[in-house]
Amino acid sequence: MAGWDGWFVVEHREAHSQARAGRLVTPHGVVETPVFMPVGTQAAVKTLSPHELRAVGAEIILSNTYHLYLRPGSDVVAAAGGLHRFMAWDGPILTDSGGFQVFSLASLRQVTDDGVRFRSHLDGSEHLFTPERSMAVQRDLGADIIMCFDECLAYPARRDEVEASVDRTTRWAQRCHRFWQEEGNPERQALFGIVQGGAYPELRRRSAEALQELDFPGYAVGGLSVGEPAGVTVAVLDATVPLLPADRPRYLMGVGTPDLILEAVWRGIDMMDCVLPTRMARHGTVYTSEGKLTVRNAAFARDFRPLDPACDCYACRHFTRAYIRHLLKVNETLGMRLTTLHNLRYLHRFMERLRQAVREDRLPEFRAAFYRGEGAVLG
Ligand SMILES: CNc1nc2cc3nc(NC)[nH]c3cc2c(=O)[nH]1
Ligand SMILES: [Zn+2]
Repeated sequence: MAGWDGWFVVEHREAHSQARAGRLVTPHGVVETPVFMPVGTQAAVKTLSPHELRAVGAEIILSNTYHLYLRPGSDVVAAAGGLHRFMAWDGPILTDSGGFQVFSLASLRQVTDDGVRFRSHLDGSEHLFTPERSMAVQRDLGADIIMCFDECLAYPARRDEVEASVDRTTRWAQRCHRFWQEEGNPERQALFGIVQGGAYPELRRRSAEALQELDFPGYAVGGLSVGEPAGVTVAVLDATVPLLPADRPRYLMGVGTPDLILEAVWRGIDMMDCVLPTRMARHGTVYTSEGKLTVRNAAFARDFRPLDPACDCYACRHFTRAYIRHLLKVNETLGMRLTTLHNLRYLHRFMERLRQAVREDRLPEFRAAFYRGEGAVLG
């Protein structure tokens, strides 16, 4: 609809690829794309404050509808004035619709065309998530970008299962769109359709064409990063991204290793999210310009260098591998905080270099240097 024309501005198309550099203009600020979005599952990016998130350069973060619906409840978040006020993050927020978490976390699920009946993974209480309920919860949470309630199948899935799932996801998207228009906040919250279709190009086309009928402010590629080989992920992107409107943002859900980020941006993806960089940080694995290293390992017990000598983050400016290893070994929270700060800073700087390469039509050289491991992170 006319209202969302122009909210996403493509500023440059890279000369040798489908990559583009642009800006998303949201009520809580502008986001440079391509962008990697840190995940704040339960209204916090684990171990970090909003102030620290700003310090590492984070611009937009994710939160999960399923978790916040169960705890503390979207009514509590709404009473606080919405998620931005509740968590004191004044930048853009994207909430997913709960679809993926219900399928990956809840138990005793029953999927019908009406929605998904499930038991909470917390206390076994029974709930029914419908497209309308997901839209109402996301409206109450107040994120700038909200996602359709969809069905994400595991990989691999039979073609007939995927076809039925695509058609259900389309019907659910129509219901989400109607609720958003009639009972949501269609001027302030951008609703994204989510393309499904498994590893079947013609089902991806079927899904993308059906969603475009509704003219969403943005489109996500769903159903990936669910255990398929990286080659399948990339092949599905090759088949799907060209089907999406060039003037709308394209969001690849659940992808965040640097190599896949690079391949996705090459193919025209503008937004990505992943829990990996923060989750692996808490387990002591960090990205560095010489490759990944697991600082918990004994090899670093007397290594008094920073995590990455080439990094400008707070952890690398003040602390050593030996000290951070010690903190992790004795389970001092500061250890996880420092590795998390570092990994998010590293990914943010990786995205800055990637955006610059796109703007300067240098993506082939950037990609070649990345795979040679020169000054880039080994994903
Ligand atoms: C909210 N809907 C929705 N979320 C997702 C989150 C994902 N996260 C991953 N890997 C970590 N794959 C995903 C796919 C979907 C998907 O197909 N749909
Ligand atoms: Zn660092």
